[in-house]
Amino acid sequence: MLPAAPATAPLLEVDRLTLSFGGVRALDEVSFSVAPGSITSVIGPNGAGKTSVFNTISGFYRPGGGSVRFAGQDITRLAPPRRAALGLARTFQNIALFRGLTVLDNIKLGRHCHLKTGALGALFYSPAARHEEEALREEIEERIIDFLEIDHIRKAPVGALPYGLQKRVELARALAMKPRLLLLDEPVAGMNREETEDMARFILEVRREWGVTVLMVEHDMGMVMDLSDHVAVLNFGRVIAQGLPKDVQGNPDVVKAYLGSGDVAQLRARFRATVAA
Ligand SMILES: Nc1ncnc2c1ncn2[C@@H]1O[C@H](COP(=O)(O)OP(=O)(O)OP(=O)(O)O)[C@@H](O)[C@H]1O
Repeated sequence: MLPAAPATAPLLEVDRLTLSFGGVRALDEVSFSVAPGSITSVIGPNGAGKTSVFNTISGFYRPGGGSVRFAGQDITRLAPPRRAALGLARTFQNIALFRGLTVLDNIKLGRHCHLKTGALGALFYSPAARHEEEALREEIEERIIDFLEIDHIRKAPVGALPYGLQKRVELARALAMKPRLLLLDEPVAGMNREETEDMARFILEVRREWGVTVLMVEHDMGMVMDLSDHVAVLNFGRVIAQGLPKDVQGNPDVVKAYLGSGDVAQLRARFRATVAA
């Protein structure tokens, strides 16, 4: 058995990840880590490699080099369901829900990675133990529904819901996986101001009340800067800066990556205006 990791060890460590698509180097020795209990964001201009890094962490892409460690374990070669079973859950840029199923059924699907009641589970767990597990699961689902304020739509088919609510249901399903680390891929993309503020509040509460560590990719700079403890900035597949939001905002390389070349003082002023918008 592996020795227990010290309390201050990162929950996730991405170390020199490299990923290529034909001649395109989507990730070039990307390294950063996510502290337990933190909200960490990965930002960067279009095509910088953000989705590639998310897909590599969740196991949809196999890196050409480098490693991903989660809770002290090397998960670089694990299939996505095994990562999910370890406590890594994600949402997608384009909502990935079963549109014809109800909200509740979608949430129930989130728990599959932990259920012990499959064919093998039936061999090892008594009916009483399974019943107890089922009751506990339902309690967790009710807590999630209550927390995300979606009780009134629990029986509604997901496809009929407004976009902002669908995103919330996706978050509910990810929470049903009992994650230790939640990967949020553009959680407020396409949302109006009110929906964005609601989602920001839920993300903060997911961390505070549910003790879940969050790693997100997001284009909304205001939200990234308000919520994040740590920000890693990608450009052309490389980490060009990382640190506290205020330090990253003032970094000339970051400002140039977003706004092109020119006078850094002017660019910085424009970038700050983008963040404040
Ligand atoms: N499946 C793929 N096949 C070929 N090239 C790809 C593929 N996925 C990504 N790329 C390329 O890899 C690079 C990084 O893309 P990626 O989608 O990771 O960037 P991104 O930062 O998520 O962009 P965006 O903000 O536009 O979503 C880009 O040059 C992109 O064209």
